Amino acid sequence: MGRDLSLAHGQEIMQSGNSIDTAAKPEDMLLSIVESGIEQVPPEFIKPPHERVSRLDSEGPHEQIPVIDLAMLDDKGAGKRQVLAEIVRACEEWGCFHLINHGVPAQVMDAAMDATKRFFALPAVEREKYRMTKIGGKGYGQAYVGKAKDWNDRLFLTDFSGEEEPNPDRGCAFSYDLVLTNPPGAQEALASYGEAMHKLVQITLALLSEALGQTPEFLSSKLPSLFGTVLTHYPPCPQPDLVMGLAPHEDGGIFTFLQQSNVLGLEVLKDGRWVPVQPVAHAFVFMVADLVQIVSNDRFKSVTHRALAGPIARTVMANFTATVKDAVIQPAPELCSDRNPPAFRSVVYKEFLKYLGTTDLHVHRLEAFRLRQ
Ligand SMILES: O=C(O)CCC(=O)C(=O)O
Ligand SMILES: [Fe+2]
Repeated sequence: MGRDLSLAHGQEIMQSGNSIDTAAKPEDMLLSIVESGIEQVPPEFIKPPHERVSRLDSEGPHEQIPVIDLAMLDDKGAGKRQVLAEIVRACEEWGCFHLINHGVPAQVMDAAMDATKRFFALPAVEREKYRMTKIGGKGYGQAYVGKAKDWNDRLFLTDFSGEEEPNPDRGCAFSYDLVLTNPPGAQEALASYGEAMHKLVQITLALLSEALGQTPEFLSSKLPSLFGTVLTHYPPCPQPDLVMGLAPHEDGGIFTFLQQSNVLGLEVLKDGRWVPVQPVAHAFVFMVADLVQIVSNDRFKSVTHRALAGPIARTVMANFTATVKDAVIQPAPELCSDRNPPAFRSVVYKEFLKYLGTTDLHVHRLEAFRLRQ
């Protein structure tokens, strides 16, 4: 690659482990290929055998990821202590959990998901009007991992190019930069969703801080938050065993909230085994990302995850929280001691993103920053 990576490109790479080909022709977009009526997967999507997964691998009884219920927070005493203890356990053991009663209204979630599905159901010529024109920019594009393409198309609602300065009036650079005039009502639905998600992000930053035994402002004072949303559509695949919806990776930001349609596909790695995440209506899948693993001094784990393709279309709204390019990322001194020395070296976020964007690795990329004792 070798090109200079801006925050946004790096951020996209960091978020999903992918880069974007802005030069793809309309007929190259996966949805257009699928809509042309294929019975076989085109060669550019076929993964080498060692990167393929059979759905059968994931069959059988599985533990489910933990569920955390924010309704318990109403009780400021025992209820809150229990929520914090559950967050600690989930973030240490899994790096992820389902969050329920999180305050984002069900109808807001449904309207946003409906808008997302309606976008991907637009005629190709309408989708093309939103084509991404620069790396890391907003718009309609494809994700790539390694040599073979992943089986998805994506719509970036947020500009991750780093060329736009955070706008404090909109709350830590929260902005949906893409203006969707089609499908009708999508813009309004996604704007309401973004506002509600932004509130949830602030609540979560405070809860994670307290779960780490610190003040509610702890994480936001170390890492100014930037929030953005990417819509991902995995079209039905005629040969799912040959492809990957989204190759294994960890997200490179602070944390991620996923809202998924009611179709299996997301899997998380736990103790060396892939665990399918059964969709839970109106829950978010919360995932710890790399920066929390570093700041927590290796206590909370950035979860490795992947998405399988399947015979049924699947749609996911990924809400990423990252930070500003000049933020210094390091284990918090408050969380280090002589007996628990810093596990990672300090790095400026833009340098971290540059590394994520240039390494061939997609998993365990944090290891490059680990200090060996
Ligand atoms: O499809 C999913 O559930 C995972 C999406 C994801 O991991 C990402 O966009 O970074
Ligand atoms: Fe991800």
